[in-house]
Amino acid sequence: MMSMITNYKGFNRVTSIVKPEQQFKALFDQFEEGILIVDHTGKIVYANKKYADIFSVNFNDIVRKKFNKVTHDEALDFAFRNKTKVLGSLRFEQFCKNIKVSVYPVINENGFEGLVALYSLLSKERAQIVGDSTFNKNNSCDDLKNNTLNKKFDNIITKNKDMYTIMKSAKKAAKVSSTVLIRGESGTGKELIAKGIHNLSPRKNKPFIKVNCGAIPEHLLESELFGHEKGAFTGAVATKIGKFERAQGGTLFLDEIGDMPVHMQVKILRVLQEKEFERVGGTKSIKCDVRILSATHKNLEELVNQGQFRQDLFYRLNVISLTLVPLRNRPEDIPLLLNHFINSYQKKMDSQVKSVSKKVINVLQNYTWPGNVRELKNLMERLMVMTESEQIEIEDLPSHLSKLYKVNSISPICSTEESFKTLEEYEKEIIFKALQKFKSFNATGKALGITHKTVAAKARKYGFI
Ligand SMILES: Nc1ncnc2c1ncn2[C@@H]1O[C@H](COP(=O)(O)OP(=O)(O)OP(=O)(O)O)[C@@H](O)[C@H]1O
Repeated sequence: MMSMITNYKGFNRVTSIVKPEQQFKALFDQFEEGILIVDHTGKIVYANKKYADIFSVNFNDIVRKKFNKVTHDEALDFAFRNKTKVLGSLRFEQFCKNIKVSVYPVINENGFEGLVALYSLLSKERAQIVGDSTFNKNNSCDDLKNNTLNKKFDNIITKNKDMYTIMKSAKKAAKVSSTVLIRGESGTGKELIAKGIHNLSPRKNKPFIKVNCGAIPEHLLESELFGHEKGAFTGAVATKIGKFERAQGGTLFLDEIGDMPVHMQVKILRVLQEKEFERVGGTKSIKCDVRILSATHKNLEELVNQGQFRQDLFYRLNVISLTLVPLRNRPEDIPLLLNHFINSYQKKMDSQVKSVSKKVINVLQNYTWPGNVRELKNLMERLMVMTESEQIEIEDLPSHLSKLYKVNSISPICSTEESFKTLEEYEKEIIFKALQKFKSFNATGKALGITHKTVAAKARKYGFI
């Protein structure tokens, strides 16, 4: 079969993969194995019927897309990056599917032309490494689920069961116009979910407008949201269209809604109830058809109890509630995210880095990630620039992480003999050490990938100031 593929005229950079589907279909749909063919740029050229069955995907949803965008297939990824053969097995615990994987690079006189991957179901007992032991991964079944799920939430990389459930709910929420309150710590992907909901909704061709309620000075917020008429106040030299009007027919994403001043909460409530508003200084009511999504890392119930957030608005915004999982509670996502960030930064910058050592993965999987995925993303950007070798090692990590490894040389944060501390205790330790080293909230925030406000809040919480 390999020679048929190598000789196939589609594997030629000029005509590369021009409508080869029909020809491949005739050839490969009768095979017992799942077959996936990828070209030299990483785009999927063909997946046969069996592949679609095994991974519950639809051919049309993945064809001509980069394989690493629509699958989390680490064998394929390894083979593509190293242009090498990979023989191994993948185990998908929840579906109890054990899959034998064989990935072959197609190399001819033009050089690397792509990959052909074969997949066959193994019985449970046989789910051991097969072939040349280049690769063996125990993947969660969620990888499979995500093959179908992520086609709608393309940018959200996860194989965590709870995140998967959240994304399923988000998919349902997308079909209706109810308000959605997206909760979760800073950097967990609330905005990504909001955009995913919009992109899946019937409003997807209309605007998605974001307002960061915490970042706009209080005296400007009303005019930002509702616009103003010329001459409404000193400096209003022209009529201004606000965010509500700009989002007409689409979605308005109120980020950091917990920071919305109380007097503005009343106005938001009115738009939600009456579906109309006036520009500042205006008398004409403007009808508005806008779907409201909001997000917060704050505990709104607590703010309601303290009188800082209106209960009626809370109920209005919270018709559907989604709470994202902090990164520290989904360590299984770390290797996937590392892979994702290496791939995406490699496209943007000239970096040597191709992989991350197991020890580093171990450290990262045990770190508390106060800044969540944003912190990991920033760390990877820095490492991709600074690291001169192909693999990121412990020595390449910033000191607040490498120290964690040195303190416990077996396992980064606690050895198997030690009892575990609570996550809060680890967080306290890390914030304390970072503050000692970096002295200011700003520098500490930068090093940890969180805002100076978060550092200050945590420092206060743990009694450091
Ligand atoms: N699951 C994920 N897969 C890939 N990238 C992610 C994921 N989650 C978050 N990110 C990335 O991390 C960064 C932070 O995500 P996002 O802005 O959506 O978080 P957030 O919860 O809205 O943060 P904040 O509360 O600070 O506004 C973004 O660059 C986003 O692309």
